[in-house]
This record gives sequence, C-alpha cells and structure tokens, in this order.
Amino acid sequence: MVIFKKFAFDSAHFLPNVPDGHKCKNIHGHTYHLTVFLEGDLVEDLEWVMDFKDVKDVIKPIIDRLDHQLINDIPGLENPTAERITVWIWDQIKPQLPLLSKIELNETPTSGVVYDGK
Ligand SMILES: Nc1nc2c(c(=O)[nH]1)N=C([C@H](O)[C@H](O)COP(=O)(O)OP(=O)(O)OP(=O)(O)O)CN2
Ligand SMILES: [Zn+2]
Repeated sequence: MVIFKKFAFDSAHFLPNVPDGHKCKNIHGHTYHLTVFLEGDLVEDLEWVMDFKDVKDVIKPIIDRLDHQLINDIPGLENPTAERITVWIWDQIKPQLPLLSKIELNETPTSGVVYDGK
C-alpha cells in the first residue's frame, strides 16, 4: 500500500546558468508543494504503513531549511532547478525513511518533478 503526505514552503531562487534574458535568471519566488510517498505493508494491529506524524518529523526540518530562504544560498543548491531541489531533498530524507518510494515537487501549479531515486 502507498501512503502520502504533503508539505508546502515559500522560497526565492534564481537560475544562474540559464542564458541572459531568460526570465528565471531574475530572482523570483514560488510556493513549492512537496508530496512524499511511502510504500509498505500494513503494520499488524495499527493497520497503517507508517504514522503520518513520524513522516512529518523527518520532513519538517528539511522544509524549515528551505522556507522563506533564498535557496541559492544553501550548499548544494547553488543552481536550484526543481530537479536539483528534488534530488537534494531525496538524499536527505531517504536514509531516515526506508519506505520512501517517490517524491513529487511542484514548483508552480503547472510544473514539477517526480523522482524515485533512480
Ligand atoms: N526543467 C525545468 N525547467 C524550468 C525550471 C526548472 O526548475 N526545471 N524552472 C523554471 C523557473 O524557475 C520557474 O519554475 C518557471 O517555470 P514555468 O513553468 O515556466 O512557470 P510559469 O509560471 O511561467 O508557468 P506557466 O504555467 O506556463 O505560466 C523554468 N523552467
Ligand atoms: Zn523559479
């Protein structure tokens, strides 16, 4: 069974490597929406895959590093494409969430990334 939990954070960024004149070279902001998916069997008696609270306890400190920050200032995120941010999040949370199967990061209502670690 697959469970999911959603998070949101507001951050500024710019993309330093795009050509001059590209709109994303300018500093701008997004309300990012992160969804984390965890896959596993139901735990006997509890009848859940994992406590949503325990998921939040892992993700929240990562969100707090991004929320209301200029993402480019964070080591490893100097070129903060949605793809790069997604891998950065995955690399930090996967060791703490063995059941993690996929994450989805929406940068805008119409654009985003789905990543399963491959
Ligand atoms: N593959 C990627 N392409 C783009 C990224 C990215 O991270 N990966 N980032 C940007 C910009 O930062 C920003 O997200 C703009 O994206 P875009 O979808 O063009 O945003 P709009 O609000 O203009 O979208 P519309 O729905 O088309 O109005 C650009 N590309
Ligand atoms: Zn952007």
